[in-house]
Amino acid sequence: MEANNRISRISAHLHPSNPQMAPILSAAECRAKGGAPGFKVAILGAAGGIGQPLSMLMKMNPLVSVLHLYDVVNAPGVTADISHMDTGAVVRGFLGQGQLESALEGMDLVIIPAGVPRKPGMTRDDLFNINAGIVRTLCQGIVKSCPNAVVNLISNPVNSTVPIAAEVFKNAGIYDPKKLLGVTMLDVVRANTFVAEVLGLDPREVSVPVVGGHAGVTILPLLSQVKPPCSFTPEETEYLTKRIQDGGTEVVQAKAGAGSATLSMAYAAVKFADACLRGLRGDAGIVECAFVASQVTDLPFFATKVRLGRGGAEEVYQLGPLNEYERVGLEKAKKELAISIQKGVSFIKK
Ligand SMILES: NC(=O)C1=CN([C@@H]2O[C@H](COP(=O)(O)OP(=O)(O)OC[C@H]3O[C@@H](n4cnc5c(N)ncnc54)[C@H](O)[C@@H]3O)[C@@H](O)[C@H]2O)C=CC1
Ligand SMILES: O=C([O-])CC(=O)C(=O)O
Repeated sequence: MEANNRISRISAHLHPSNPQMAPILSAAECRAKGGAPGFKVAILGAAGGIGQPLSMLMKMNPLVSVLHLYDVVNAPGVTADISHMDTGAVVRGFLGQGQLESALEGMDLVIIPAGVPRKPGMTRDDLFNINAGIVRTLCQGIVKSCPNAVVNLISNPVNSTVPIAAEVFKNAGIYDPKKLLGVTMLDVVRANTFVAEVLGLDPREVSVPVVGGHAGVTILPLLSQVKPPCSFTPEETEYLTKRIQDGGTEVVQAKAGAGSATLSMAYAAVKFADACLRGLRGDAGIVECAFVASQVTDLPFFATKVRLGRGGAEEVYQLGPLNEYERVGLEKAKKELAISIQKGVSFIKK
């Protein structure tokens, strides 16, 4: 009888910040002690093609104690679904802009896969007009609710959305360049896979630095720095460089209008977010590639290896020795990157 009463009390309870959401226990009625150690993570765009598998994988991450899922559509369904997984993180859903600030309150890490994806024939830059405004709005929410959070920005065009986020944070006086990271991990994941295929190795044994940015020729794999050390013929170098640069387009074309990479991106995003969380925890020697504020070239943002720590990207590594093929690629990458970065900055400054 008492158990039945408890169940009906629980069922009558809706999420405090969203009466449409699935019922949850209020703190008073819940027997759990709460406050489990771990990090608070928000995913903005959680109901999307990337957002859903990303939310599922983050729910499986033992470093996460609280997982906030925010979207402008379908957040209640995704939240109800994922909240039934018997892993540690407490999941809460937030629907629509009115709940953005609650979704972000007190977060340690914010992952942003919100925005429209490409269709065949489009470049990532063709997404700018829609996604620039979305990223600006979401970053304004971060300013209000979690100005110290580490931000993992996935929304394309990353080469412009990261500068947009930086300008929003600068205008609000909260910009910490170490805490804003454009996610280029999928380029590294693809590079590891394609290089392993050519070499006949297990991709888990291969590590390829990919620098520059996240679009076409701005994606510059450094095949001369592959680990384990190896060499490539000019034909292999040409094939691998192009395949890595066009990896996103390969998926867009194969999906034939149904979007771009979502599953491999969710995998890459979780790999990167996990590295950020281990850095925040104080683990030593966490190094990944990301698109960050940088003095490695004459551009204000550039993707290179960074060391992740308690403060975010605590150290930005130099490019290391490049061969002639890579030096030519670097010049091409910088030319295009400069335009994309400026476009992002101007969007906020205009
Ligand atoms: N950095 C990278 O390596 C990659 C980036 N991307 C980019 O990620 C973005 C998302 O891709 P998909 O998940 O496939 O797209 P999708 O369309 O499946 O999902 C996007 C989600 O964002 C939500 N959304 C739209 N406006 C929003 C707002 N104002 N606030 C919160 N959520 C909002 C939508 O409701 C939707 O659920 C695209 O811009 C895509 O180009 C995709 C793959 C790789
Ligand atoms: O190609 C796209 O539009 C999505 C993306 O960034 C990728 O898959 O690398």
